[in-house]
Amino acid sequence: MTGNDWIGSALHNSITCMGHSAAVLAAPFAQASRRLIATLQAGGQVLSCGNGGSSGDAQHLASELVNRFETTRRALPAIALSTDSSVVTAIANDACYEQIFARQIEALGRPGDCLVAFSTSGNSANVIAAARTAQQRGMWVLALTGKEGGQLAPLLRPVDIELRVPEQNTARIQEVHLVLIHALCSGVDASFVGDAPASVFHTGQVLRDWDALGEACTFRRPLVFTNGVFDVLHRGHVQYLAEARAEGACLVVGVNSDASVRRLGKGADRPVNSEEDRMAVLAGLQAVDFVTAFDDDTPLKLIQHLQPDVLIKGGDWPIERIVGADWVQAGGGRVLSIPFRHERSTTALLQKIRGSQP
Ligand SMILES: O=C(CO)[C@@H](O)[C@H](O)[C@H](O)[C@H](O)COP(=O)(O)O
Ligand SMILES: [Zn+2]
Repeated sequence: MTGNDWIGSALHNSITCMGHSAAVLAAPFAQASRRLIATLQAGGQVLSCGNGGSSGDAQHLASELVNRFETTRRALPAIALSTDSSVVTAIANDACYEQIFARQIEALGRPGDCLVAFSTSGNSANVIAAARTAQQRGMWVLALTGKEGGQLAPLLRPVDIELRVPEQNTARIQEVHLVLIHALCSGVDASFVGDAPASVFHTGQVLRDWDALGEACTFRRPLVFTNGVFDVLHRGHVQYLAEARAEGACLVVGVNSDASVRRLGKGADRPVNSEEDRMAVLAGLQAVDFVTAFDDDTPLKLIQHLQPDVLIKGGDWPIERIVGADWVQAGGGRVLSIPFRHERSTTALLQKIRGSQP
């Protein structure tokens, strides 16, 4: 073959592979793009890894997230785990090569983050170890693979996503991976253009629409749920919510609507603060990811809708009295009653305020 034949055949094969991939990957790609954007919007970071050419792909993705792709927008947090030669050689030398990515994920990965794992065969031991560690840390995995998906594919949970190029040749698979990287970055650019610079403070989001909330939480597992009135927020609440958040990757707080509070019979003047205000204050706490409202007497329907992995109430609630406890436990979830470290009561606080009035 001449030089012309080589390039002609490589381009022809690449184009054919791109065509097959377009058909197979359209749906999972759309899902991956949505979820990657949601991860970044929620303050999550992207860790990426791969070997050889795939290490280059991992770096390519990280560079375009940190810097930009085609549009000017704020910097986004991404780290390619093959780039720090001191860290990589130390782990490979002192532990083993298989751990070079996993160890860094232990150090850097946070619940809700995304690991983008590149392996054309799906069989690189260090990429597989990375995916396992990411899963243990409450991250979700976006696997870019090829061939039959190797040993990586069966490890993926429903919350993870695989973009498997329907091709056997490593180089062709990598060529499609590069197109996927660029397409993912286009979506990210479009979603963040005009966005305010990253705030150093994390704040939660008020989401009244339970379907939108469910969608936003799908990949943020383990999902922690708690509920209450939270009328006049005090130190006990803040500490309790921080401890609840530490039990998983995402904390949703369900707030009794004003009508629901009135039915609780806490007093004619309760709630003191409207549900809008109560939700806004909770969303301002670092521990809280999402706040929503429920109108029933109990949050059972909301719990059934969100299917949390961890259901939590304050220590004044014994587990057997926690609404939805049976339901969460039956689905394999945990139910916790967190003792208040700072005993404060909104009712007592209000009495004190009233008593001190001139
Ligand atoms: O770039 C290429 C081939 O095009 C090579 O460097 C290739 O990435 C290496 O052989 C990798 O070790 C292959 O790993 P994987 O894709 O099977 O996980
Ligand atoms: Zn290559």
